[in-house]
Amino acid sequence: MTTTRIAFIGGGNMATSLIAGLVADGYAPDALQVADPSADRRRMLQTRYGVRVFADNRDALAETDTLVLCVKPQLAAQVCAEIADAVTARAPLVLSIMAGVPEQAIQRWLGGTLPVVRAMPNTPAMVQTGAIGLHASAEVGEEGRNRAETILRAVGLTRWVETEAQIDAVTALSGSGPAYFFLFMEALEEAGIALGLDADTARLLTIQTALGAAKMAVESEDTPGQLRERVTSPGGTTERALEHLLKADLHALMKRAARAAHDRAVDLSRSLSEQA
Ligand SMILES: NC(=O)C1=CN([C@@H]2O[C@H](COP(=O)(O)OP(=O)(O)OC[C@H]3O[C@@H](n4cnc5c(N)ncnc54)[C@H](O)[C@@H]3O)[C@@H](O)[C@H]2O)C=CC1
Ligand SMILES: O=C(O)[C@@H]1CCC=N1
Repeated sequence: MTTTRIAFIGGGNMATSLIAGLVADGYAPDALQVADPSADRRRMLQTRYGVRVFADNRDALAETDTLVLCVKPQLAAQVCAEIADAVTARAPLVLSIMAGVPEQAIQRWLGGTLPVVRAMPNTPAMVQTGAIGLHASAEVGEEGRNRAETILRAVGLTRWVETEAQIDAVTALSGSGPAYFFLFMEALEEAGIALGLDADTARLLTIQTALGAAKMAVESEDTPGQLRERVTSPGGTTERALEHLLKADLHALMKRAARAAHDRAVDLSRSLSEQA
């Protein structure tokens, strides 16, 4: 792997996942420069991964050609304005993982039409099993796309989308998606307890079932629908359970839920882009 210097602005959970993935993939730790105001965070990052750490965001930009924005969206305008001069001088590739912050707003705050890649990861990135949607602004060339993809691939599966608006759909699907599956697990676990299993057994069997189903879906050539049909013996137990879920119109419910997440992502993008 090439080792161009990468600057992370914000060294929280998501940045730490990326750093852990890159280091595990063989990226040289001293080519990773991380800025975070928290001394505890800096100490942890330096001790655990051997990366260079900085209290001042501008210092982390020294000699980098890739900038990864990993602060909370509400801080985006302030942080971009703070580093704008240093960024303009270096003209790096800007990779933003901030939810709901539009590419144009980032360019405006940084003071130039820099190449910006927007990524929407999800929390399984913390266990290197993320699902990550990517979109590149018009200024990003082939090399920039490859560089962004290499960084994100360290924490999961990457997929480019055609339009920036589709990032809102990715947010609703895979960005928020882990929560949908966790909720389903909570519900199944409770159902097991209601049927007389102890809490530990219900949780363990639920989680392993989710893992097994996901593994089958990943490894099989069949669609999830075909895999479901295979579990469902005619006249058997699964059929009885699925009748209830289908009668409650799970598909329509999921569409409404994802639409609500999507619309919220659009609203958040609008209000964030009006900042500063
Ligand atoms: N958690 C999730 O499911 C997803 C999160 N994201 C995005 O990832 C980004 C980071 O999220 P997390 O890592 O979960 O948050 P986090 O709260 O763990 O990390 C944010 C870090 O920024 C640091 N920070 C605060 N002020 C700063 C400043 N002025 N300059 C530099 N660093 C500063 C904090 O000390 C903290 O370590 C957010 O923009 C979020 O929208 C994107 C997709 C999914
Ligand atoms: O709930 C949220 O707003 C963020 C974006 C995707 C996952 N978490």
